[in-house]
Amino acid sequence: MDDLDVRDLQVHFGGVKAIDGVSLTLSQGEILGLIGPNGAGKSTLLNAVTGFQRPTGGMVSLDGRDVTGVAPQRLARRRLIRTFQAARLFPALSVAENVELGAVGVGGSRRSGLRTAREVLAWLGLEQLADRPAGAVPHGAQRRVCVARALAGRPRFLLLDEPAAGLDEDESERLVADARRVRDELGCGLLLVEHDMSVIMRLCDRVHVLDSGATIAVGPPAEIQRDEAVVRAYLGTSGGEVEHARTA
Ligand SMILES: Nc1ncnc2c1ncn2[C@@H]1O[C@H](COP(=O)(O)OP(=O)(O)OP(=O)(O)O)[C@@H](O)[C@H]1O
Repeated sequence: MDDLDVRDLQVHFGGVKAIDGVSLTLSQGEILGLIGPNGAGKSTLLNAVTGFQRPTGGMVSLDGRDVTGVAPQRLARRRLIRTFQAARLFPALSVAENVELGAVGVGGSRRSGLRTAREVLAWLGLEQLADRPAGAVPHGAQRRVCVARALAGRPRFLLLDEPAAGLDEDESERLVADARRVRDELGCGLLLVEHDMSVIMRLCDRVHVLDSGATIAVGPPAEIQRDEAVVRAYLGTSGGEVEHARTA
């Protein structure tokens, strides 16, 4: 019962069927990758699941309860929390204050929020950044602060939108290690929208592949890399990331 369940989800924009009948389940303690070529519908799916986009049809349920169309903040209080593609930090606030907002956003007091922020920053090994203005820390660290802010909300399900975008190799490696700890030590279910195939292949227990708003494959990373429909979908568009990951 402790899962996030998406059933026959549809999101249509006029005639554009951005999501057209997608079903998936994310369990606690699992890392699920969501991949697909540009325009496949990944962001739309993430937005629909987290209350940022009202679905045209289908259902999203959390622990067996229907939460379709429920507002993002209410979902966050039920411990379904997301991050965004671009780091959306308040640059003039300190790193700790930014992270504190993640705790206050799910109903914590400022006092307990600050305590939680410091705990989470220490857990991630970022305590030395706590008092610096968020805008003054490097891009890679800002991305980790976004994860820290999400963790301050004590998620049970954490949805990460392109967490490796703009990270160098060492930073991606750290992201992979952080995400594993979030799963293993916090028991969180993680859904990862990501273009970096090497991150997907190293990290995910299962991979869900979208193309043109529909599911074309679901399975463990090694199977997905060999899946003909997946390879075709990638080769047909932006040119073979899956093929590349297979040979890398
Ligand atoms: N607000 C909107 N209005 C109209 N069409 C939209 C809207 N948002 C997305 N779309 C369309 O829905 C389809 C899916 O877009 P989406 O951004 O979800 O894909 P994606 O897989 O996240 O792509 P990318 O990897 O490039 O971020 C695309 O055809 C896109 O043009």
